Amino acid sequence: MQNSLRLPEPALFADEYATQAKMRLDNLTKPLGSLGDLELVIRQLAGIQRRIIPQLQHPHFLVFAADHGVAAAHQVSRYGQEVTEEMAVNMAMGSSVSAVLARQHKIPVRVIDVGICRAVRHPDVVVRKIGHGTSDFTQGPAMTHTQLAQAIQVGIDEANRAMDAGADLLLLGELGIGNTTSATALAAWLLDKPVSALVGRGTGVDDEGMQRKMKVIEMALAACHAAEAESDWLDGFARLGGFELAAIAGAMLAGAARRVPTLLDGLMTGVAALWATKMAPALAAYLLAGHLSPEPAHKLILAAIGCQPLLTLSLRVGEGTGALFAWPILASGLKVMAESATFADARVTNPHQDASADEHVENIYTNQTEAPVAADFSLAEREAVYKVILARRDIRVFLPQPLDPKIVTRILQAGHHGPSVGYMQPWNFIVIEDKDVLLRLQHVVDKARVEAGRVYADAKRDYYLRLKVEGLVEAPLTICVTNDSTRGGPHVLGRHTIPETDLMSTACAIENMWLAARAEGVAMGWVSIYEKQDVRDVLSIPAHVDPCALLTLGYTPHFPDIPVLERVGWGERLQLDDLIYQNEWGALPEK
Ligand SMILES: Cc1cc2ncn([C@H]3O[C@H](COP(=O)(O)O)[C@@H](O)[C@H]3O)c2cc1C
Ligand SMILES: O=C(O)c1cccnc1
Repeated sequence: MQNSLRLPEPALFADEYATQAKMRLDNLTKPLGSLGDLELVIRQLAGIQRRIIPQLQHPHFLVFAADHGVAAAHQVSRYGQEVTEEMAVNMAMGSSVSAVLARQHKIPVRVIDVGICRAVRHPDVVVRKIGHGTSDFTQGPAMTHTQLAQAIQVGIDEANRAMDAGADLLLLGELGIGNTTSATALAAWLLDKPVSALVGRGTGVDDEGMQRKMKVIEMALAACHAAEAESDWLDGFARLGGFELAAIAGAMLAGAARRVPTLLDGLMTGVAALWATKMAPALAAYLLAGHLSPEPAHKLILAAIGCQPLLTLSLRVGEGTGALFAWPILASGLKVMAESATFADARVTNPHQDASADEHVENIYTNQTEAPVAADFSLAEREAVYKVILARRDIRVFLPQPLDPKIVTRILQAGHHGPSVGYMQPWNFIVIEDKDVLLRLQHVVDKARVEAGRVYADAKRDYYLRLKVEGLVEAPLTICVTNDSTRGGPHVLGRHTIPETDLMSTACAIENMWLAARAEGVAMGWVSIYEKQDVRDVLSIPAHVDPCALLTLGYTPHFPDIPVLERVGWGERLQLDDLIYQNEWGALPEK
């Protein structure tokens, strides 16, 4: 074995999370254990991901394709060897069974040529050929140890590439005319079972074909035996295996090293998994079985690696289709785990819960031993959130360039996704670009500004009047955000004692818009010096609707580091420490 190959080590499986996932499953509003095998899979994923409610959001589908010397030399398949290349092209064109399924579920597909005989005639197939098919394994080893290491490395590289792109589940598939012969030989060796108990029809060979398959497998196993390779996992695999099978094994090991599970397909992915668990027994915890193939060896393989198949549909396509058909079921199981109510949440009587404990339902999360991992946002993404919060400024100086309508739509979307009490969504957005309307709003603001100046003593008034508070005419766009307190009817959830929650909600929408604008490089100013009735008149807003903000938007020559009002000496940022009390009003924490 080439010493440059180092097999990835599966990460430690966290039993405590699997246990807590079971506690949650037992607390969901369903009969105990009634999600059947899905419960086992959910618990397994909890242990893999170290979270009580596991999530799989970015499955990636990797198909490894290669040819087999045995198929060229002995008719062990119903189809000719050229079909491997033709099917790789078909898959890359999105027309194979597997490609259709992947497209339906929006799963990215990557087809990798690890050793197809022919040159593949499609630019999207990734070419990482280890050879032009393996050698006929009845005549000697299918591949050299160097080739085995290279093929495994292709799988490792491709899995890492997928995970770098965010994959949280690997769906692995294969193409290779004759590969059920190689896979069955591997199964016979790894399971130490007679070939006759394992061999199947593959693509549909007739009885004579079955005899040929058995004969060539026996020949290969005999050669393996003669070389005393049985107990050497690497040598046995090099003698009996295939490039695509080795790559698949590498990919699942790489996944397990990064806590990413693999959803298996049929015979070929199964036998690759069985071999890989010989190399690294801890891998078994990262394997999920999509389906049970009618190939006789498959059932024994799944039993040996301890996987329950999700589907038993007698599928015998290969290509990864058994994993792809199983994916939506797996996704549904996780959805149920995440979103169905517990007995306590739904106030449904739980016969498994002590009635006296009713008032004080045990929090199943309390015995969690470590802080949950921040799974949803990368460090860079988290930093970006704080960056935009700190960089947001109220801007009053605008360039005349118009805003791209797509950006405006995104800013409005951000506003509309603001939190609102009782989900009342009391806001409307009046988007104003008409210069005449803007001019009239400018007059309204100007009038109020001079009016407001009167409350200040002489010196401060002068100061105040020199502050630029509006950019209505300069900015290419102004949005009047309104608040309708009647939205949601008279009984809004959570609003009984605090009637102004409508306005609070609208304010949250405005802040969302402000942050979105800043991230887009768009300046925003919140103008609030006006008589509301004047704005209602200009914009024909009904009396019960509150025009609570005028937002001017556009590009600016400069976003200042500190707020303008701080820079000009109008005010300064208070010390956060002075504002945080502990347990009661006025109590500062001890320094
Ligand atoms: C058109 C076609 C599409 C396929 N997709 C998967 N396989 C499956 O059948 C082959 C293995 O069966 P055997 O050992 O009998 O050759 C592999 O390519 C496997 O992926 C296909 C086979 C064919 C013919
Ligand atoms: O079990 C499988 O995955 C399988 C069986 C026959 C042909 N291709 C794949």
